[in-house]
Amino acid sequence: MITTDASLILDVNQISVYYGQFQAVKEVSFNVRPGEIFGLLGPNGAGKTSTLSAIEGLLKPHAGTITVAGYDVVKQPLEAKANMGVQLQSTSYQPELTITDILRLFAGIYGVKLTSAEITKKLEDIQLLDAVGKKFGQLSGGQQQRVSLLIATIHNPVLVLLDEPTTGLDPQSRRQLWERIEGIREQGHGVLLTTHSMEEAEAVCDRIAIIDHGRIIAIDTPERLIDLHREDPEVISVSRKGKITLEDVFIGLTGRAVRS
Ligand SMILES: Nc1ncnc2c1ncn2[C@@H]1O[C@H](COP(=O)(O)OP(=O)(O)OP(=O)(O)O)[C@@H](O)[C@H]1O
Repeated sequence: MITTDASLILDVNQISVYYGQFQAVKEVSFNVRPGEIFGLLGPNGAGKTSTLSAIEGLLKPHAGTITVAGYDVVKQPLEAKANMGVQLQSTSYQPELTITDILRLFAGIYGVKLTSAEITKKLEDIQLLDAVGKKFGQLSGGQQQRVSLLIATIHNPVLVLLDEPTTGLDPQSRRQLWERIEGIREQGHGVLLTTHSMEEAEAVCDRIAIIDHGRIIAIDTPERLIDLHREDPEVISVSRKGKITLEDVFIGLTGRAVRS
């Protein structure tokens, strides 16, 4: 049965995605509530990017519905898109543009008016005031990720989609980005992120879904998932140093085989 709860920030209901005859996403359902960071976890090829693409409106699911802030992403794409911000895995802007140029450009695209003082404040918030005149290509990986998260949220969207936001960052930059993501939650907005880091999922996600071969095989808080599966023989067999972690549960549920 398909139902939509308008109080949800994101409601993914029974979606299926095909590429030709191949079904990459199989009747996937989950939701993101206000003030929640939700993690979509899965091995390579599990269907995470396909699910995110359907939410972003980049591909149309063959079945099911998706609403963002109550707007159907297929029937009301403009309203749905106005309520979401997207930070892609390999976001890169014109390396020759300065951060200020990029901020002004994207503010214009989103119809947001920013004064010079507001730009300064935003850069100060992400500790990038020193780099104000720098070109995007001159920034470190962590600085680039902070700029792209700032741009993804410049129109203050209620839903923020982050595809592997901290891949390749050093521990300091990763912590800093986690704090920014938690700041979005504190505003009562919702975050959907994908990650291959179980440490990240445990540290920042309120709830997670594990997707494998296109199907969701578990949804819960990281703590409850660990508790539910700590006695599973498959989980115990992959645990290290006698402590059951989310990674043990993940590998126990999805198997040890390396995916291509
Ligand atoms: N355009 C496409 N045409 C055909 N098959 C595709 C296409 N895009 C993805 N697939 C297949 O769909 C399945 C799901 O891919 P998807 O990229 O959604 O997985 P993922 O969980 O994001 O993987 P990763 O962690 O490697 O990014 C995979 O088997 C992939 O090979």
